[in-house]
Amino acid sequence: MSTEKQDKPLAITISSILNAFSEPMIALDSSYQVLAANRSYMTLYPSGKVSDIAGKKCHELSHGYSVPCDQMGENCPLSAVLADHGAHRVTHVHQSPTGPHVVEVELWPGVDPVSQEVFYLEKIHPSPLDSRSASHEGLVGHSPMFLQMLSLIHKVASKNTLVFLEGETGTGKELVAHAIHQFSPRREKPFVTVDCSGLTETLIESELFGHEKGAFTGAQGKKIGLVEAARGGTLFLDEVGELPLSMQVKLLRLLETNIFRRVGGVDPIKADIRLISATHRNLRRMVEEGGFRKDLFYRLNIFPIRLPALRDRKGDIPLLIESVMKRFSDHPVLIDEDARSLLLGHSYPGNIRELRNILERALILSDGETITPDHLPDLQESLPEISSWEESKQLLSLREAEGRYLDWVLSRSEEPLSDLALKLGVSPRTLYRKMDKKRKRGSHRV
Ligand SMILES: Nc1ncnc2c1ncn2[C@@H]1O[C@H](COP(=O)(O)OP(=O)(O)OP(=O)(O)O)[C@@H](O)[C@H]1O
Repeated sequence: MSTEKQDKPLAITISSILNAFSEPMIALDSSYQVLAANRSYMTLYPSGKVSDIAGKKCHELSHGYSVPCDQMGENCPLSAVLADHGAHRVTHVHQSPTGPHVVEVELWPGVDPVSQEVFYLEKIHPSPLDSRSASHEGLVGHSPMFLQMLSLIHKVASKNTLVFLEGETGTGKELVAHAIHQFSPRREKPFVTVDCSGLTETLIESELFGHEKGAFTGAQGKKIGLVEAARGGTLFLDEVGELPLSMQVKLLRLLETNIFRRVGGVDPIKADIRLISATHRNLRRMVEEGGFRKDLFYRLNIFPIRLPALRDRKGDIPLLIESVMKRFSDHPVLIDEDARSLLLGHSYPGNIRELRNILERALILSDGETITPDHLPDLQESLPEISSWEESKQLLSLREAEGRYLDWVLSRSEEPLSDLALKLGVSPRTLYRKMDKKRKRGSHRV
């Protein structure tokens, strides 16, 4: 099946190549135009008609964008391939007729052996991180920052590498740790969480490593620790920054030797775990101040993933609202305009957990009817951020103020960016550039 005109033998060759693959595939030229699509790709379109995609650009089809994805702050695999002629793979959210889907897009160049014309092949892989996939609890989001995080999760999940999650409270660290486990070869084995905060030194050692009978007063029998309970699976150390220094040494020894002993025991036991650790604290600063061992920090910090705060991905709030409401209500509940703008304008210091709690409470207060500002008592007092700046005595740098204003505008507007740019008195190009700069300033490490 192809979109090409009869006078394009290249497209006929491409179509037969594409149909040899079972995954959805398209071929593109260097101006993003779709040259051909295979049968599997056409099944994504209910009509299955080539006329639905003929002559369209890939970004129009996959995102409804009128410009390439990198001008909208996302990764564009074609731009990357055009730059270095290599193969590239990125995580995208595609807008298909059945709704948004997280997918992995792989793109590489090809050459027609007869005409020597260059074309580009795009293969779409379903992502196990797609919140619609049956086995998945749902990491919801489609903002560029969130997608960057998903792509890191994707890259590391299948490896045995230690992962270090950093993010404010309520940003989803436990959910991410669970997703990494679920998409790892250890998925059939246990996922065990240890909350390191609030446990005394003795308690945490016996929690982790277990103890032998009589190891300490009250140890009436032998107890298996969580490292043993997680055998073959994943151990998630939440709030690792709270580990007492003496326990940090023992954890380091475990990671270096893969061996531990139960409290009061002499026999060495071999551990078989993948460790994911998380903290909301600044561990680098704790290392500088002597509260956390430097050697352990470097051992844990092999593959860091920073979870964005909700205020840095405000574009995801509508999607999160929709997902939380579905989780807590068995029927669709409306949110009136004023309530919606309160929800969109709040800065959520407690991140997604706070949003979830606010909505859960609102659903109860509204008796399952339309949610109005009366059902959002916590938000009524918080003025929209934009006006609070005027009253605040604190000075912001112009760059910071512009960045925040841009966030504020983008979180409130559903308009196409080209229209928005017009209202902001800049060209669409300038607006895309500013969004891109902002994204790069806030981008993740690794
Ligand atoms: N991307 C997401 N999509 C949907 N729900 C999410 C997402 N991230 C987090 N949540 C929800 O937000 C709540 C808090 O998530 P979680 O407990 O994983 O955060 P956390 O960062 O581990 O918090 P803490 O640091 O306080 O332990 C949970 O109810 C979780 O289901």
